[in-house]
Amino acid sequence: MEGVDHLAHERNKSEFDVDAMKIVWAGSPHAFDVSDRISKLVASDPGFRKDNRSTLSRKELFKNTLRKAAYAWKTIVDLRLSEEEAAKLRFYVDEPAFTDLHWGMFIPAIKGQGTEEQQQKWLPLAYKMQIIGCYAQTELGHGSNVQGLETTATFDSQTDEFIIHSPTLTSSKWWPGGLGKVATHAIAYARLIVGGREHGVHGFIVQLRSLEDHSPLLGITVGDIGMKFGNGAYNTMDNGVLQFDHVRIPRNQMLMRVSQVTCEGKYKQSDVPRQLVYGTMVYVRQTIVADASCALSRAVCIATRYSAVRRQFGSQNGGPETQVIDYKTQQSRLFPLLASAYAFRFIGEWLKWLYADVTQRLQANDFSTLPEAHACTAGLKSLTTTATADGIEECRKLCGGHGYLCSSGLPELFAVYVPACTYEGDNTVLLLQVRDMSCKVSHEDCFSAGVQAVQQETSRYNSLYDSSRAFNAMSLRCSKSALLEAFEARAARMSVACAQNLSNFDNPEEGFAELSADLVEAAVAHCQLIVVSKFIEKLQQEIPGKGVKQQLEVLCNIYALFLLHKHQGDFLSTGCITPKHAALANDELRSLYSQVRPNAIALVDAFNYTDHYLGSILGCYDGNVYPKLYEAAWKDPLNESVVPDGYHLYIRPLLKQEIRTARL
Ligand SMILES: CCCCCCCC/C=C\CCCCCCCCCCCCCCCC(=O)SCCNC(=O)CCNC(=O)[C@H](O)C(C)(C)COP(=O)(O)OP(=O)(O)OC[C@H]1O[C@@H](n2cnc3c(N)ncnc32)[C@H](O)[C@@H]1OP(=O)(O)O
Ligand SMILES: Cc1cc2nc3c(=O)[nH]c(=O)nc-3n(C[C@H](O)[C@H](O)[C@H](O)COP(=O)(O)OP(=O)(O)OC[C@H]3O[C@@H](n4cnc5c(N)ncnc54)[C@H](O)[C@@H]3O)c2cc1C
Repeated sequence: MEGVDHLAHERNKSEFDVDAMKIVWAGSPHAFDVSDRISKLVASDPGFRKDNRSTLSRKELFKNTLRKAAYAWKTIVDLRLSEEEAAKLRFYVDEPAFTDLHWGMFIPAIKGQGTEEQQQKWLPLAYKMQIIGCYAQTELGHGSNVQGLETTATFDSQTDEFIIHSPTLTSSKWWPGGLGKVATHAIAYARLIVGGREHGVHGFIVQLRSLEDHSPLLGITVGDIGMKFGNGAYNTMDNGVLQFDHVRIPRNQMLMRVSQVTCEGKYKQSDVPRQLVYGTMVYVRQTIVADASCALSRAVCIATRYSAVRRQFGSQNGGPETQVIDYKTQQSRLFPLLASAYAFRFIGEWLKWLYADVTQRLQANDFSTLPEAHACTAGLKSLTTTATADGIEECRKLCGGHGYLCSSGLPELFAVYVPACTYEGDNTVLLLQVRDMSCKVSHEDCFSAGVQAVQQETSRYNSLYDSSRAFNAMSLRCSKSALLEAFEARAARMSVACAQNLSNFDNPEEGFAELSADLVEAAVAHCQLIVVSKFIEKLQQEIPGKGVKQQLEVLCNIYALFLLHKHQGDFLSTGCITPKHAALANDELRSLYSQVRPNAIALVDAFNYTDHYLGSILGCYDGNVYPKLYEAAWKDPLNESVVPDGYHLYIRPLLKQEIRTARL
């Protein structure tokens, strides 16, 4: 029935102020207002239609993305949208495009690594989109190992130019988004060679295509790398391949904030740490953490609404069957994901703050917090994207067969999201960067400080262990500090074990390599501790709105106890909890699921997603799933004719036993 809210009875059950929760989710009343306004603007504009993506050919899809990007830009200019509004517009348009790399990496790279002069020259052009940039770092042969890149930038003091060259096949740039068909410029990373000496990898602004007719410039070979995973999905992006054949660029197109090359051919390193060359990656990793909650919440919203609509089994005396959301198994799979979506929201907020803080310090030439910011963003990017990708797939399964239909929105969401586990740093490689933090709980290098540090860590661990032994059912239920201590003790214990094992190796690098699987597990434990602790910190703030804080308390407990349950091997083997505690935690989880159940629909309504953004029949706001699924099926291009194309060539000859004479 059109216009009827099939989920109204669910919404009536909720025990908290949903509008107040919407503001908590958005971050502030202002952020909510912007988000709400722009989401409605996009949803109501046919120019941003996206329901046909999975049936378009790659060429049609890509051309449509170009149109949308131009249309989005026109909208931004015509409506004089602020930067915040434009970013929201991009978010709700919900289509990866070259513009992401232009705004998300090209511009930040110039801002972070360019000198004042370079910024003044290039940024105005980029802001007006008079040039379009991409971030060309990865090569066919090397992605994770940035120091292994092969492209060279050789200084020619005669002409005051760099010669950018791809010496091998494996040095071809491979993957950069926007490079394939659109970008006019790239920040290309190459090994700097001055006077025959190598100085490591640096960034260079290189023009790729003519600003008149878009043809590649002399010495540039460029194209798209081909179709990627899933229909629609990330295929709206032109990930590209690029080879340089002795391409000359002026000397002032090397990004020179970190180090400089003079016209006499002198290489100068400033006080700025060379890791700032990696600064754009830190920025983007931080945005990826913030985005994880969006992707996960979207999948959870779809699965929760559909689980309340879907009924299977349990009919008594002809009454309605059971809503699948009432099955404890469904709850135990779905509600931890709901809790994770909220947890990731708050960790994203915190990381944004951390990044803003580090940026401010960098501007004042204080580089002290850079290693911590790097380790945090790397670890949390890995943790949140892995959990989100797995969570989206779990939501698909939670929707049974219909979850496999493109019209559920989940296949495309998974396909578009899953590369987040790889891009901007493979998740395992990034977890290994947390080693500094996880191996030095009190921020001292266990390895270099040797046995003494291990002893300190052990004593810290022992005190955490003692407090975690004080656990009982009540403390698990009521005390966030008991939970936090359990997580601290587990992370500390795993780090100490790594540090102790590492100290048995004469060669640290050999030790790290041998123990890398343990280090990764310790890093995960450490990152989970950060997420739990920041969720708890959030709850210590004043949170207005009837029942809002109570709901968040429940979700926080679910997040922490679910992890404790899932990783109980770690908690038990490190002695942080006893088997009895583990059983109590499990009992408590069941009780928490019952508390979430009446509020589940309201908790996903608080995300305030439009049906356009969700792009899912199963997740539609009114829950009127079946008529919409039925209608959508008939709109599939395959149903345009009753008898399919190909009948006369391939089906009829089979049926008529004429296959041997058929012209196949
Ligand atoms: C159609 C619609 C259109 C709408 C349009 C609307 C208009 C739009 C308007 C507004 C829109 C706004 C939109 C914005 C959208 C933004 C979204 C952005 C999305 C982007 C999508 C992502 C695309 C993906 C891009 C990429 O993948 S780029 C490539 C990334 N590559 C990697 O991540 C490589 C991974 N490897 C590494 O990072 C490193 O090499 C390493 C593995 C970390 C280091 O390895 P290693 O330690 O071996 O080597 P060294 O290099 O020698 O390092 C030594 C020491 O340095 C430390 N280190 C390393 N990294 C860092 C760092 N980053 N910071 C600080 N320190 C670092 C390292 O730990 C070592 O330390 P030590 O103490 O051990 O010595
Ligand atoms: C959709 C998409 C968009 C992208 N966009 C861009 C872009 O705009 N610009 C750009 O420059 N790049 C881009 N990339 C490239 C991306 O950043 C790299 O693919 C990524 O950093 C991973 O590197 P890799 O491909 O070399 O993986 P590899 O390092 O080859 O990883 C392969 C396997 O080896 C393992 N491994 C590697 N090293 C280690 C180690 N030291 N210890 C343990 N295990 C290890 C990994 O865990 C993984 O399982 C994009 C990639 C994708 C998929």
